[in-house]
Amino acid sequence: MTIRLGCIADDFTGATDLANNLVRAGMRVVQLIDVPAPGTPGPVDADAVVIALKSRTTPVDEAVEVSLRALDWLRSVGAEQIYFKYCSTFDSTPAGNIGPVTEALLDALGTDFTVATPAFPDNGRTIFKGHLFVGDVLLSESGMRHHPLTPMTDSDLVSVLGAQSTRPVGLVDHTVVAAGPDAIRDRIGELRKDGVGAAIVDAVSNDDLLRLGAAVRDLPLVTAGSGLAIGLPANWGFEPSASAAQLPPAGGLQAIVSGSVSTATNGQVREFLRAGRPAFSVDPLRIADGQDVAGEALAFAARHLADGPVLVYSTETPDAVRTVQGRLGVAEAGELVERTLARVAQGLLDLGVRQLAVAGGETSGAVVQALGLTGLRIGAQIDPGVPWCAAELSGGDTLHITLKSGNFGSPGFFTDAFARLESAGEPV
Ligand SMILES: Nc1ncnc2c1ncn2[C@@H]1O[C@H](COP(=O)(O)OP(=O)(O)O)[C@@H](O)[C@H]1O
Ligand SMILES: O=C(O)[C@@H](O)C(=O)COP(=O)(O)O
Repeated sequence: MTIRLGCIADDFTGATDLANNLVRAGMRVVQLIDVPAPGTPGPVDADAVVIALKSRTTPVDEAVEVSLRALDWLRSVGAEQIYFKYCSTFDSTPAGNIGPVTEALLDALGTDFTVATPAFPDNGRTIFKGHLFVGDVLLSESGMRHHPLTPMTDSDLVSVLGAQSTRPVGLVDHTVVAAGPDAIRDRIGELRKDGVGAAIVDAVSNDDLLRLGAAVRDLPLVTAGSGLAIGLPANWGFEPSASAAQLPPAGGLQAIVSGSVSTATNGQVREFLRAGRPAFSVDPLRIADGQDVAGEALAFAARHLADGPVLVYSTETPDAVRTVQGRLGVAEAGELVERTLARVAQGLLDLGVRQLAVAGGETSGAVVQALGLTGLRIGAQIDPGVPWCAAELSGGDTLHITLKSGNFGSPGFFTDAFARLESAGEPV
């Protein structure tokens, strides 16, 4: 089996987002949680492997170290091209981790240039003149300016990536992208001559990403959100496939764990509450006070699970999150909530939940690690960027799990997702 594309994703929701786009473009994809031990053979029956890391907000040296380990393993199983996946809203701080990880991967691959494009038009992320738009507004005017860990206040990606890089950062602008793969390759040649290490690439449509995909077929490394994934599989002759991978039939109880504080998730929680569905609110200040909030959440869930999906959430408005962070510290509040929600997820499985939706990238990382999941099969798409996945539990049961990126999904996601699974849950 030849692994064509080896992918390193900086968070867990991002990994399933990328895997989803690769599957839809015709590749067979295996998603691994964390880096396999050296010498572990690659999966059979896979054209691409996505390694899900939790490196988006860790200290730079840790993110670089784990990304290089992922690279080593992907090369050991023969990956022909490497894809570094980050957020479609370019979530990072002035220290990194996008720039330092990109440069470390370039050095390790012995190459001097790569592209950088978080564009994902299917989810409203477009780039023009190097500026990232989220829907109709600039990144710096979107909800991302309030993100608890990586507030994004500059929409000019050349400047954002430049501040995180030691090499000059350039731009492949839309007139070049619109002119097609040859023009893009020519521009890359010029930038390379000027010593540019990475270039932001404009893209406002899927056609732009398809053109870019063809242009970068010979680059050892590409870096992007999940959008570029629609343009790469064709380089090896894969064709888009409408039928996402089939998963085993779903069973068991249904629950949602949400630690995302993104705008879209806030809307989804409001919609769930508005529909009168059972929901338990996790208060970080009560956790910090030493109260057994996870135990209370599980007791609540036990009373309601038989009636349909139960939501356990710490999702709050930016103001409320800032208040908590002011009292506990940003990282401390994040870790406290992640630990609690991970414990809740473990308890939900003990209560018989076998269909679990998790909202938020950091939260998903904490939950998936606590559940000890090692790999995910990618199934049908629920909303752009969000597929159902299946994982085998240690007892042999199948867990259906979806990892929803904070800003993805329609307002009814927390109920629609389960309906979508029922219709996808045909025997393999
Ligand atoms: N009420 C809250 N107060 C403070 N921090 C919170 C609260 N709820 C969640 N968090 C933390 O905010 C972070 C949210 O990140 P993530 O899970 O990636 O979702 P998103 O990026 O969509 O907001 C996590 O570290 C989470 O633990
Ligand atoms: O590219 C994207 O937007 C997503 O795949 C993603 O990474 C989102 O992360 P969270 O908002 O932290 O879930």
